[in-house]
Amino acid sequence: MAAASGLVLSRPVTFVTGNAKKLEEVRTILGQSIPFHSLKLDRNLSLSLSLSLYNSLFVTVFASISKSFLYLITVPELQGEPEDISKEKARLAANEVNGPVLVEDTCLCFNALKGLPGPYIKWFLQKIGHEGLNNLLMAYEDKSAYALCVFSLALGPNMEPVTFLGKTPGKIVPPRGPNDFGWDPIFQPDGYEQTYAEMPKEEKNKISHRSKALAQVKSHFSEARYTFQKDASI
Ligand SMILES: O=P(O)(O)OP(=O)(O)OP(=O)(O)OC[C@H]1O[C@@H](n2cnc3c(O)ncnc32)[C@H](O)[C@@H]1O
Ligand SMILES: [Mg+2]
Repeated sequence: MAAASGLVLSRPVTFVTGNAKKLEEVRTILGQSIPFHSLKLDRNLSLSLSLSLYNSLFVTVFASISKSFLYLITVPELQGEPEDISKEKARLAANEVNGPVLVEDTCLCFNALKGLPGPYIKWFLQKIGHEGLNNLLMAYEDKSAYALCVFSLALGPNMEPVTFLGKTPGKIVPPRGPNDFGWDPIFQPDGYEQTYAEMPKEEKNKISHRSKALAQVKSHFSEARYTFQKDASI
């Protein structure tokens, strides 16, 4: 459905993630540029339960504003190339939500290992931690790596997702700084003496893989000028 002001979407865009830290950064980086709301849910809840919960909670907490929305819910961990994983995540999420969705998948890629762990960083981090990740590179002189963020926007079920990539080069170092977000303590971006974890959040958000990808998401939204029908259930 095209309109003078841009494509009309049947309901607000939902950002689907189970990661509270990601959500926090996305909210900070987007600011008011893409109006959204967020809701934290226990990631162990099933998706359908989460969705029904958010509908009722949403009415209480966020009833006054309507446009795009960010929710904290989960989709399965997929395997493959980063862009394909992100797209498939968007397809699954769009089917579940039955409306427009934005998802994001983050990779940490070691050049000496030809891009691995890449999209599997979550499992590597859980199983072997920061020390184990450093040890993976012990046999190599090349400690360079890059953080990669792939957002995918699907405008609805059965719609081909569009992707937006952001990449920040750096190197893998022994952990330094607060341990409150993933592999931040072991990633030192090029041109900085601090790891992501040691940097003030505003500094990380200026140069991060996530902010670079979101800059593209923002320009896509401003070029496309989507408008959203008000969701009658909200
Ligand atoms: O529900 P989703 O959005 O998939 O959230 P997730 O936590 O499963 O996230 P990913 O599948 O993208 O896995 C990426 C892993 O990298 C971590 N991570 C993501 N962004 C990061 C960042 O900016 N700094 C440090 N660690 C990050 C994250 O905690 C995961 O362990
Ligand atoms: Mg995930």
